[in-house]
Amino acid sequence: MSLWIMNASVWNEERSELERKHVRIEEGVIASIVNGSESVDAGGSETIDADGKLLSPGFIDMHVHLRDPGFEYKEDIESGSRSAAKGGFTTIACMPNTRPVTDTAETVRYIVDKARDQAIVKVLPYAAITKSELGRELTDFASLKEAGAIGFTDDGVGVQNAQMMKDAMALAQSLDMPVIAHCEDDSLVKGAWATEGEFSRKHGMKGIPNESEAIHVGRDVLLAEATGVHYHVCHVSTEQSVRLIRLAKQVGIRVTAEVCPHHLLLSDEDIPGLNDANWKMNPPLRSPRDVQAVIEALEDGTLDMIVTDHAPHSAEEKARGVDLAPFGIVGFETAFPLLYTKFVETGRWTLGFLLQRMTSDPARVFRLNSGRLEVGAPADLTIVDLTSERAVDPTSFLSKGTNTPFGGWSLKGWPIATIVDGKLVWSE
Ligand SMILES: NC(=O)N[C@@H](CC(=O)O)C(=O)O
Ligand SMILES: [Zn+2]
Ligand SMILES: [Zn+2]
Repeated sequence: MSLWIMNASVWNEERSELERKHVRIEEGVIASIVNGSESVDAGGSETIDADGKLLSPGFIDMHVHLRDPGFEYKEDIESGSRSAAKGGFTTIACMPNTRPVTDTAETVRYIVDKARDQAIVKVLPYAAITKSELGRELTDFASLKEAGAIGFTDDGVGVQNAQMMKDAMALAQSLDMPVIAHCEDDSLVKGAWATEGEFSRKHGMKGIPNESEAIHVGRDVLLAEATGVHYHVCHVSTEQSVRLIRLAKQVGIRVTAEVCPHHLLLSDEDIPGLNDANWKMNPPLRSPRDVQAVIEALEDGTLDMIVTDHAPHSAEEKARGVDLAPFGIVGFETAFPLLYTKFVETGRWTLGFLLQRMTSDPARVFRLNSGRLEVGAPADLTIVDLTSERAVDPTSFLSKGTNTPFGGWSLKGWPIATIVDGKLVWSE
């Protein structure tokens, strides 16, 4: 059975403009793309009229927390996948800071199996670098890979011991697998939740210094050089990290990196006060100068991709107050509208640039077969309404988490339909 998506606006990178196309899908694969001026005979096949809306490769998010197993009250594989689909994502890679930590083949298989049965988007699991993410003993990389893990990371915490990280990289390299790092030196972060800067000074609080992130980036690019591994830096937030990644890339070290919407859009000076833990995330919101640095780094390719770091927590946990609440904000259902409205509508980026950083760039870095709208590619697609303006309403999220600092923001660029392997999995 074939499916036609008629009257879609598809981005043409060479001409830097949208073009009207009809797209035919057969057996979950893009079978043909014809000019919108041509009449097609869709007789007998299913059709979706995109009515001039944007048709993009489905978004790819290589850093998300689905909380399953163990923290299903925050999110689970099913709810997280529905939230992702509503945000236009068709492939998501989930972090191993679950309970138990995803540090055995059995837990990787649990995620793979549950995702196959219950997720409406593609779910790729990461496995932990160290057992229980405690930094003491490496996990069994070969069996985790065999079970379906796509990379190794202790996201949530930094690997504190350099020798442990070097051993992890050498082992990952021998298996042709990437190491993905949450960069944070615990000896420089003690009892703080906001960045060391304007906000922390104003409130007489201890802050998290920029070096706590960059010191791991610096250490790890040297270890990546020594081991030859593909090393990927999580949620880059500081000017210093950017500088080190840029330098490492210049000398040919195999390093890639990601940045989150909130670090591109918000600084510590935007935090409204001490009453709302939805402004608490790790890394923290940094200075306006850091925000400019990560934007420029994304633009020049020092940072390769945008990820959400979707990190749902319960309302009760976030209500414990800024000191006690857990770090993290949800991301799926606001990412594209935020970036489209604040960077594309304003004329700073082309639509093509934003789409690349959310589709083909993550696909290239992690060697995925998706992320392109081409004949022969998997029909993982997103239809987006670029014109209707709507306010962010956390109560309407499909995620179990409503922890976002973006509630009430008026945005354009809302996904309206999501297609995975040629199947309509979500629509408004
Ligand atoms: N980003 C966050 O603030 N929190 C993440 C952990 C992480 O990504 O480091 C979480 O698991 O809640
Ligand atoms: Zn992290
Ligand atoms: Zn994370």
